[in-house]
Amino acid sequence: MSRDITLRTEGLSKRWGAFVANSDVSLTFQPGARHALIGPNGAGKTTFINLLTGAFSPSSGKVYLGSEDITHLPQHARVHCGMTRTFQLNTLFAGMTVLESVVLAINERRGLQNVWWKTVANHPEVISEAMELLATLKLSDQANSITRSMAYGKQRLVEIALALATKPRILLLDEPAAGIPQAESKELFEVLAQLPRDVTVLFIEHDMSLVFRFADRITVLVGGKVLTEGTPAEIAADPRVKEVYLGESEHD
Ligand SMILES: Nc1ncnc2c1ncn2[C@@H]1O[C@H](COP(=O)(O)OP(=O)(O)OP(=O)(O)O)[C@@H](O)[C@H]1O
Repeated sequence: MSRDITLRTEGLSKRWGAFVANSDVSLTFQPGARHALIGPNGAGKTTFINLLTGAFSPSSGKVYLGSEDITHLPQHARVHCGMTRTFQLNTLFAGMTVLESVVLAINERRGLQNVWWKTVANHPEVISEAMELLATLKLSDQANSITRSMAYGKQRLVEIALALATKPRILLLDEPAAGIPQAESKELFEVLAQLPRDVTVLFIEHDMSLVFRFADRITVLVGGKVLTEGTPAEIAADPRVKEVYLGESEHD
């Protein structure tokens, strides 16, 4: 099966009572894109990601993965279809080494959940896949580190490794650089920039310098609606976007 799959929404809306968090959002995410979702606080970005993953069900509208209508698929089924978001390292993973965590995630994907270290030696391909993934994320040197003891930026990379272990075609990142020092967030995005192009990346990010360095497509959400979408150059030149960001961290 081709890994090139287009994620698309059609008239997606989410209301809580009279409050409209997403209103008629129709977007297409092209295969291989590095697509940023930006907008002021409360614009509805996280709500949109939650509608994509199935954490929220829409009040109206559709979500398509390729030609398949996935609007009502549960979250785990969307992961099987190739759409994954990152989750914070939970207490289980936090006490494990990086390699153990990634092996566990790969085993989960392969339906080998009950295989653990005593028998994992019988599946050397799992270890080599894990080591390959760690190399992609520049984590090879940390393979035997306990995730909890690592710098926050590195922990974020482990979370991304766990998401990649599901072999997604679309990776959703909600503010991957939030809460980590600036030097580490730059490094994190440098690693993300080197991910294989067969993975589409949709990400929310407030730091405009990271957005403009990394994204090849940008959508601006304001008040739950799409204000505009375009290339970084188009967005940077759009006076409506400048107006929205006036008083916020402006990209110049
Ligand atoms: N479960 C919910 N019930 C009611 N209102 C909600 C719920 N989740 C989010 N909202 C509201 O929807 C609006 C959009 O929130 P959302 O988190 O999607 O915005 P955002 O663009 O991601 O903001 P930020 O950049 O600050 O993270 C906010 O006003 C928020 O309070």
